[in-house]
Amino acid sequence: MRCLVIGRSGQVATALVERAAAHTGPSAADVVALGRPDLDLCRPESIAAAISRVEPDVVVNAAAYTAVDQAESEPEAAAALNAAGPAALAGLCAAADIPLVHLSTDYVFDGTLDRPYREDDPIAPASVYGRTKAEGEAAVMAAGGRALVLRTAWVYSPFGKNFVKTMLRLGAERDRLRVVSDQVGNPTSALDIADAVLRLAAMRDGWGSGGEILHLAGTGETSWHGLAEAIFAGTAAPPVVEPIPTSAYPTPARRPANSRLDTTRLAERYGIVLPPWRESLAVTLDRLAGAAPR
Ligand SMILES: NC(=O)C1=CN([C@@H]2O[C@H](COP(=O)(O)OP(=O)(O)OC[C@H]3O[C@@H](n4cnc5c(N)ncnc54)[C@H](OP(=O)(O)O)[C@@H]3O)[C@@H](O)[C@H]2O)C=CC1
Ligand SMILES: Cc1cn([C@H]2C[C@H](O)[C@@H](COP(=O)(O)OP(=O)(O)O[C@H]3O[C@@H](C)C(=O)[C@@H](O)[C@H]3O)O2)c(=O)[nH]c1=O
Ligand SMILES: [Mg+2]
Repeated sequence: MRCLVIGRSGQVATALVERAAAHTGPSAADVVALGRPDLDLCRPESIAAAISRVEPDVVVNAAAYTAVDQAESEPEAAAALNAAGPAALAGLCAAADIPLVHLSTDYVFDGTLDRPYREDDPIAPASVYGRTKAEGEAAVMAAGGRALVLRTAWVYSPFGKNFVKTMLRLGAERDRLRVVSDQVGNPTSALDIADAVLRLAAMRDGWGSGGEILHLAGTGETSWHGLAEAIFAGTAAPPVVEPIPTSAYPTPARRPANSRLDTTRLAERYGIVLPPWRESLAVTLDRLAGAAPR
């Protein structure tokens, strides 16, 4: 299959390019990943031109405004990329009957529920990022074409910017880190997301006729503090990682206390379950350390 990925240098886009090379059989894919200046999600004519040129069997939108705190002071830029861009893209895909995979986030929820969130739980974003992503989801669902909206969470990888790389950098600079322990979620490797997206794309004839929301996240849960401890476990001279409450780490954007996603629907409908988060974390840590896989 030919797969057009919107976004080029981001974590999921980079992982899709890399993982496609390893797939054989139905999920084997020629991936064309396009970003600015060739394809700008905020310029619908550049999307239309790319679709005509690539003639994809499936489109994956891996571009987004992901700077959660910065979005609070740049709501228009966040909305253009997370809501208006996906709306235009979904409209073009629906008109051409091209199946679309769109990525969304746990931050569409406010985190007050006492169990993992299911796909049909009410959304209530607490941040500009979450609100604009929620608008993007709604636009994709409303466009009427075949689409999967994949809500994922806490994405890290060897690529781009993410919490794992931030911790490794800070841990090398300081002997003590303070990390919130009262926000829990499911750390998810972009490499695992890429594998799942390719398998789902291969199953596109079995999607419903309209849009479908699915939760896609690593198996098992932890807090940001738990994730930080796992990052430094087994390293030489690890920093002290002090657990702190959210109130001791003020940020412009509010983040959900409970970010956990229930991934039962993805398992039942498509047979996809991501690895335990510690296993996938080890893969990325090994790569970042330049070490052989353990
Ligand atoms: N990161 C996370 O923790 C999570 C991410 N998600 C979602 O997963 C998806 C992928 O996230 P991730 O890979 O981490 O994101 P990144 O921030 O790593 O990458 C975002 C990509 O969007 C591109 N981009 C920005 N503006 C435009 C534009 N106008 N036109 C085209 N491309 C543009 C960026 O390009 P450039 O490099 O040129 O700026 C970059 O390649 C997003 O939908 C995100 O909301 C969901 C949950 C968690
Ligand atoms: C760097 C740092 C962060 N923190 C806290 C802040 C925050 O509550 C939490 C995570 O910080 P980050 O800024 O990396 O995380 P954040 O940017 O909020 O990550 C989110 O990104 C978007 C795109 C998503 O869609 C979400 O699923 C989620 O992955 O850790 C500490 O407690 N100590 C620290 O030293
Ligand atoms: Mg961030």
